[in-house]
Amino acid sequence: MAKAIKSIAVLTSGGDAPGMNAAIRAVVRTSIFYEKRVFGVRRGYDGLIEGDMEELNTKSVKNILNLGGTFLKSARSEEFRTDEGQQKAYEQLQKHEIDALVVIGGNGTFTGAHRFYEKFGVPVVGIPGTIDNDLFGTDYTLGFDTATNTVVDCIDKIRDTASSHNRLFFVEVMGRDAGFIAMNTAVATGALDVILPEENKTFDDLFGEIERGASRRKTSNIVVVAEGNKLGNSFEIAEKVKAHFPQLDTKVTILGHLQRGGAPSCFDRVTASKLGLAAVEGLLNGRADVMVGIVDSELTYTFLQQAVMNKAQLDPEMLRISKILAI
Ligand SMILES: Nc1ncnc2c1ncn2[C@@H]1O[C@H](COP(=O)(O)OP(=O)(O)OP(=O)(O)O)[C@@H](O)[C@H]1O
Ligand SMILES: O=P(O)(O)OC[C@H]1O[C@](O)(CO)[C@@H](O)[C@@H]1O
Ligand SMILES: [Mg+2]
Repeated sequence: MAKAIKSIAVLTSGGDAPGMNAAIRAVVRTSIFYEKRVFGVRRGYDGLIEGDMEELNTKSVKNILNLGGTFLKSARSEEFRTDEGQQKAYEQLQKHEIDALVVIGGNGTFTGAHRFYEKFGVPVVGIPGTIDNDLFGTDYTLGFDTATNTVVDCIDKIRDTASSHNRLFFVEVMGRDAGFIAMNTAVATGALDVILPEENKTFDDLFGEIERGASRRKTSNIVVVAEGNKLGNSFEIAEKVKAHFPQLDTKVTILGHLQRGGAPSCFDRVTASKLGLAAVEGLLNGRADVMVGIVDSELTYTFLQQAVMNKAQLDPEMLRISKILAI
């Protein structure tokens, strides 16, 4: 029989995402509700390796539900990728008498957590927290809703200038090698076109879309460019378009890290609260090596390895919608 869990540690890792604080709060308060001790680890896996952690109580997480970023801070830890780093992290858990771990992060965080579980058998549950939405086993990752709302707000503003000056804007959005942010925001802003990592779009395809827009006398045009696409970055793409259509007034905006900041949306706060609670209840019910997620409104547990290895798929219907509605 698995060892009874008396003490749980929680950390945030990888890029910060709005909703991480709400998830930490839920983990802390649920742990305390079930009379468990709960520790907050600062700076992700780096903090775990160094033992940079402290016990939290219900008051430690007051007034953070509404805040962006992560009050535990985050890190991209090179040391945790090594066997020595993982060994040190395990020793810190033993030293602090911690029986289980909740990690809030993305695919990299879960890859590391799965390796850690396989080596040391410490029960670990992952909460999907990344603006990229690139995890299999959940319809939404924490931060995606807020980030896409931020992008929509920015593109709406850019469109004012695009319309006033008859300009063609290339707006580059994040997502690493996944096109979820680009796809959703392209539909939500009525973009002329979207360039996704998941597609093999050619420059001829793009030129065709721009020509079609011109033939319909569109006065403002937005092309959403996902950072991981295969045609190049937004400056390279804009340069090729300008060479092909010298008469066009082209501009580039890279939205960058502003997409990761800001207060979490209501949706992200609610999802974080559900997932944080489910992560702790999952651990206490013997779940380990899994990510908690929501699929078709149902709470699910997916093995960490599956969440990472199986690629989250873009909905082809979204692409069809964006093409038809952009005419
Ligand atoms: N193969 C691995 N073995 C051990 N640890 C890993 C491995 N891959 C990633 N990690 C750990 O997980 C951390 C976070 O991963 P990464 O930087 O890819 O972010 P993420 O969790 O995918 O989140 P996001 O994509 O939103 O930034 C890494 O910095 C590293 O410490
Ligand atoms: O903040 P950093 O380390 O520059 O990382 C940027 C990357 O992190 C993310 O914001 C989240 O994974 C990606 O969309 C982006 O590619
Ligand atoms: Mg990632």
